Amino acid sequence: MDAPTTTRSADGQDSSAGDGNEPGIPVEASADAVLVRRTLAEIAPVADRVTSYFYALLFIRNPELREMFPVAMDTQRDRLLKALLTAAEHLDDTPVLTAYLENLGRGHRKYGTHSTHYPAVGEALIGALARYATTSWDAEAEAAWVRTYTTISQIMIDAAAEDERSAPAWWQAEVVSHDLRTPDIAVVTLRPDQPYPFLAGQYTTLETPWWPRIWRHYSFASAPRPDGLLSLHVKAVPAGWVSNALVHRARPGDVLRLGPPAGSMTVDHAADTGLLCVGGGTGIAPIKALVEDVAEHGDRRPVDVFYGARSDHDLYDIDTMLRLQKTFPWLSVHPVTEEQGRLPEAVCRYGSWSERDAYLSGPLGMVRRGVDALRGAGVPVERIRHDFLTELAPADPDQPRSGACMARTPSMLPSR
Ligand SMILES: NC(=O)C1=CN([C@@H]2O[C@H](COP(=O)(O)OP(=O)(O)OC[C@H]3O[C@@H](n4cnc5c(N)ncnc54)[C@H](O)[C@@H]3O)[C@@H](O)[C@H]2O)C=CC1
Repeated sequence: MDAPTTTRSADGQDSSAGDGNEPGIPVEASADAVLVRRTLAEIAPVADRVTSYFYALLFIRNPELREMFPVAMDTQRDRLLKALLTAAEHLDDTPVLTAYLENLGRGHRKYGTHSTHYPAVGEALIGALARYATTSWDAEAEAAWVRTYTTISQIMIDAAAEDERSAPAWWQAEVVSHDLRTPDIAVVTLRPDQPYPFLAGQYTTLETPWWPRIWRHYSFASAPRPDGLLSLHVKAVPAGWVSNALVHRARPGDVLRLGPPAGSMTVDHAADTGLLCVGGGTGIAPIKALVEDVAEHGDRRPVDVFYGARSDHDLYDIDTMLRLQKTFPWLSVHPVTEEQGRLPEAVCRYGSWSERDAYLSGPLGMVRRGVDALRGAGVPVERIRHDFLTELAPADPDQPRSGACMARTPSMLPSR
């Protein structure tokens, strides 16, 4: 792969790529990036067919790989391919791409992925692209894709090998308590079988015994605790296999599997900037973890939490948040129901937040509108944190989209 030259990141912000380019100065895309994007543009309208063909090639040529994927491929069959295409698209964004791929490589250990599997995937990828990018595919395009895939896979393989030295591929975690807060929201507390190192604001991937090889993302609802327990807030959504199992079926004693922690929505304790935290629905979970984290560090930074829900009844964790407010004089909690308007607008109506670090967590539409509203209100983009929500994220029935819920890919490109 040619040395990347573009410094524009996924959210349109310029960032230093560490290659001597000054942030803010637009530079030309590398030759490989141009060829790769040309292919991507051509296959975009037939993405579904490319996906089916990719997996058909992969499994026909390598039947032994089939058992690493879920039995029903309908919901996440395109997860792997989409992750690869996302990476290829951000080819010129070196630091962002590297962080994304390292995370992806570490995260793939729990699937049993081995370095020897990568060439098979690469061949299926090239085969599918060649079949559907008929206009733009030629020897030059193929060479660009081979270089790109080689770079992508090498970063993933190296990160997995490095991770193997210090962390298990997955953790087993026993359900120790299950608290049904509303008919469809449960707070699930887990005891991992060995220490699980993570930071407040991060999330994990989780597999239940009822849906093998189907993994879903959930944020931790508490900062790391001395007893090592982890807690998650889960909302059962229509057709969400994993979320329904966790809310309606899981009981103390059940054992789940967890992947490694991921996510960049963490607090920089070297700074003393105040925090503005916006949590919509179960998006309050990592916000609560961040508040606990600030408290544990003994910081006296002002923290404002806006907790949004459709109605009073949906503010299922408001008692906890108000208890925290009572304990910590630097914390202000503002519940916002839809009667009072939508969360992003309510936050901006309240005051100017340009001096704060902002954290957003919740449904896709809320996070998007929240970022826009805060930027419009003068909060510098580098102070806004959330887990990147990608258009390329696969449809995930446990986290429906269409503005109601967010779909995330593991530790996608952060907003700073
Ligand atoms: N780290 C993260 O970003 C986390 C994200 N989540 C996601 O949060 C979602 C929570 O879903 P629910 O509890 O059903 O929330 P919900 O749909 O009940 O909405 C919660 C709040 O967000 C606002 N909202 C929803 N859509 C909006 C839009 N398009 N524009 C502006 N405001 C909007 C609502 O007005 C309400 O105040 C899930 O999809 C879950 O995956 C959950 C935990 C962590």
